[in-house]
Amino acid sequence: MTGLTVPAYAKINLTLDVLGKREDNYHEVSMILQSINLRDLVTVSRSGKGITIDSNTAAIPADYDNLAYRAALLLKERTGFTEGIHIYIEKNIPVAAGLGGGSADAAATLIGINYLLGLGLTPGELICLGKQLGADVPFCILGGTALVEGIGEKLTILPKAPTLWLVLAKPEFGVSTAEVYRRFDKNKVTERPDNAAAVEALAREDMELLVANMVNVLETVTLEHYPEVARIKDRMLSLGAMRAVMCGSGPTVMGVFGGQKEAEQAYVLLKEEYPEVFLTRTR
Ligand SMILES: C[C@](O)(CO)[C@H](O)COP(=O)(O)OP(=O)(O)OC[C@H]1O[C@@H](n2ccc(N)nc2=O)[C@H](O)[C@@H]1O
Ligand SMILES: Nc1ncnc2c1ncn2[C@@H]1O[C@H](COP(=O)(O)OP(=O)(O)OP(=O)(O)O)[C@@H](O)[C@H]1O
Repeated sequence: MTGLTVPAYAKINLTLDVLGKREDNYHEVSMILQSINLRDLVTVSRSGKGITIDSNTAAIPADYDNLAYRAALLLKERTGFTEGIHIYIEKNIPVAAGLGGGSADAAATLIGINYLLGLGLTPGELICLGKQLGADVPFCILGGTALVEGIGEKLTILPKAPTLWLVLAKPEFGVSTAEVYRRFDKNKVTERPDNAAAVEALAREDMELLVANMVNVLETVTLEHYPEVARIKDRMLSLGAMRAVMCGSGPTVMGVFGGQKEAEQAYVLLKEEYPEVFLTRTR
């Protein structure tokens, strides 16, 4: 069995702004996405007939409902490959956390099978397929630092962000992205990110300006319905974070720390307080 293992990196939102709602109920966004070192490992191998999938956890589906399975099926439909494929996911990214775990697995599956079977799709063609699977999948194929617009399909590669030491803390519950967008009310937004300033900060490698512009407007929804998320933000700041911002639609909060040592100290304390806590950095 020939196998290929592809890292599937989680993403954070350095910024997230919602510009409006479309006819199909999707929202136009403008956000800066960033890959971080926290990752799943997706192994694709030639095996048996058709497509099969499993993982090291019962927390994600082992059938068509898994976004990685759907990615493989879409690629099969697009290219007509006939080989049997098995997908194995080593899950490390928390589920329904706002970190794009399912999207990262789907992206890694597209990249892995394309390479394993020599299908010859270009990165641009993979991004087009990714778009059909979910709004965060195109970025997960690209990785790095990018301005993401439209509903998630318009990508602009940005200068690599400076290394940011992060502590991520997720409460026990998960959050539905669809529900957060459904409840979003632009009239409740009091602070919006200045994406132009954040892009400028990246170009100038100005960490302070970048950190000052980290804002996520979806906090207006999630913090109202889950006060625990606001408490985690406060706790991060009390532990010395320069900034504490919710990831995607939540409920994970990231604390941005001045350096590795400061982040490690906060991580040790938060580990005692929340079920899922990670020390990581931008990549
Ligand atoms: C919150 C973010 O993670 C920020 O990066 C993304 O905007 C969401 O990306 P995602 O989870 O990959 O989104 P999808 O799986 O495509 O969509 C889940 C649901 O979120 C809502 N949705 C998603 C993206 C978007 N731009 N507008 C939306 O309104 C839709 O109701 C959709 O049914
Ligand atoms: N490979 C996968 N990994 C994680 N969740 C998956 C996967 N496939 C399907 N799912 C389902 O998708 C839902 C959302 O999971 P995911 O971890 O991707 O959320 P998320 O990080 O909040 O996503 P996003 O940040 O893109 O909105 C879960 O309820 C889960 O059952």
